[in-house]
Amino acid sequence: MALTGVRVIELAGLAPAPFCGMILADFGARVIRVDRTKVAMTVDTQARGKQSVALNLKSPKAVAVLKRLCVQSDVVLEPYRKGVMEKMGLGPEDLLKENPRLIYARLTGYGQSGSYARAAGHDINYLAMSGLLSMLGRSSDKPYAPLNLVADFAGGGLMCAFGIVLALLERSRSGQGQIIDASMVEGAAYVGSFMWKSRSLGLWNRLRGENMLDSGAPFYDTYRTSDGKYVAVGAIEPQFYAELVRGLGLDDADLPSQMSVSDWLQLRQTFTRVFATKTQAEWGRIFDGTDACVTPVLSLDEVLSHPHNQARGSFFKDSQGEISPRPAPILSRSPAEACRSRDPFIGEHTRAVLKEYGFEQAQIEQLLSAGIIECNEAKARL
Ligand SMILES: C[C@H](CCC[C@@H](C)[C@H]1CC[C@H]2[C@@H]3[C@H](O)C[C@@H]4C[C@H](O)CC[C@]4(C)[C@H]3C[C@H](O)[C@]12C)C(=O)SCCNC(=O)CCNC(=O)[C@H](O)C(C)(C)COP(=O)(O)OP(=O)(O)OC[C@H]1O[C@@H](n2cnc3c(N)ncnc32)[C@H](O)[C@@H]1OP(=O)(O)O
Repeated sequence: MALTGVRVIELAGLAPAPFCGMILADFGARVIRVDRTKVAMTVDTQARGKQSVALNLKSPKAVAVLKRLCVQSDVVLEPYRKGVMEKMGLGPEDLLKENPRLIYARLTGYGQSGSYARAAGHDINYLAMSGLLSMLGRSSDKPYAPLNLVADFAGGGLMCAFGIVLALLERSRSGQGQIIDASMVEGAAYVGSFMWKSRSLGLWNRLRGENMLDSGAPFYDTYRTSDGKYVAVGAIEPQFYAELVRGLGLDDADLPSQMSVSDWLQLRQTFTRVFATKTQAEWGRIFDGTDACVTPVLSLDEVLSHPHNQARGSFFKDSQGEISPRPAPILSRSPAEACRSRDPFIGEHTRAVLKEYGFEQAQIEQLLSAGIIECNEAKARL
């Protein structure tokens, strides 16, 4: 796999850093997640393919253990508020001094500088600060965040993984590590570059929810079908729009022009009425194989059995029977291989990892009996 041989220490976080670590693991990196001790269960649902080491970082001895793990690794991924790592003596300057090849990725909401750098926040705050949230929502309604997809995952976890891969690539030439300051505000905004760059096209001139791509246009929206399901319509170009109208059994001559914004309300009413006359599957039989850009709105459970997804193996079931998306994109020679076994228990790999990183058996036992580390291999064997 593309990242085979890359060793990553991931400090346990909430959502974006775990996703970043999972991407790296899917593409072959060895990802060791550092968990707290004395926690009943992890909140990391993106732990696929990772190992878990449990350390009580309130103890200086545990900090020393973590330092040893970090300086012998390729990447450190930390999701804490600015200053937390420095307070432990594990800031980038300290670690890069000992391992100049280290890539030190800092994944935060607001970045490492600026007046918000130390403030708490979540996806919705970062999205708001990126400018994008102001554009998301229905006409005459308040802004709505599209789950926590944009800042946490696209602008945060994915963008940070991209930064790590870039830094690894650069290191292969320079031999030097570096620090990555991944701000979710900036990552989200960057993902949304199109919104700024396309303003000159007039795409966003109208109020929120009244533009072509934000649910303002009747040919770019979802419609309810007679069985209570939905279809998505994205028939923008005139030739595709013509296929939509044909599939709906309408006559173009009876309809207002596609791009007549003042008629969009009337056109939407017509589409709503017609889509409500057939089931989602019936519309599928009409539109599949055409260029009308009409697709079913599938639920998370339905994706697995859709013939297109099935043909490509886009989703899979792991050993616990959970459906997951296959890692993307597909590399022809060295594709990702998502681990299918269960997620690690907290501390399941503490002993094995410490041994591998050069700790003696006696040292490990001392740390264990002092409550500085936690080992849970036994739980894994139950
Ligand atoms: C919208 C999303 C978040 C969604 C996540 C939800 C899915 C989950 C959020 C809460 C979960 C529920 C909850 O935990 C209660 C239940 C628990 C149960 O086990 C399961 C069910 C629950 C209901 C559970 C269910 C779900 O999992 C949840 C609902 C996001 O937007 S995520 C993005 C958040 N933002 C960032 O990541 C940006 C960067 N980070 C930060 O700004 C801050 O970290 C943050 C997130 C604001 C948190 O601040 P906090 O003050 O808590 O921490 P920090 O200042 O960063 O400092 C970390 C301290 O922790 C110490 N520490 C770290 N590791 C260890 C260790 N191994 N041992 C000991 N101590 C450790 C570290 O030293 C710091 O200590 P100090 O404060 O003393 O310096």
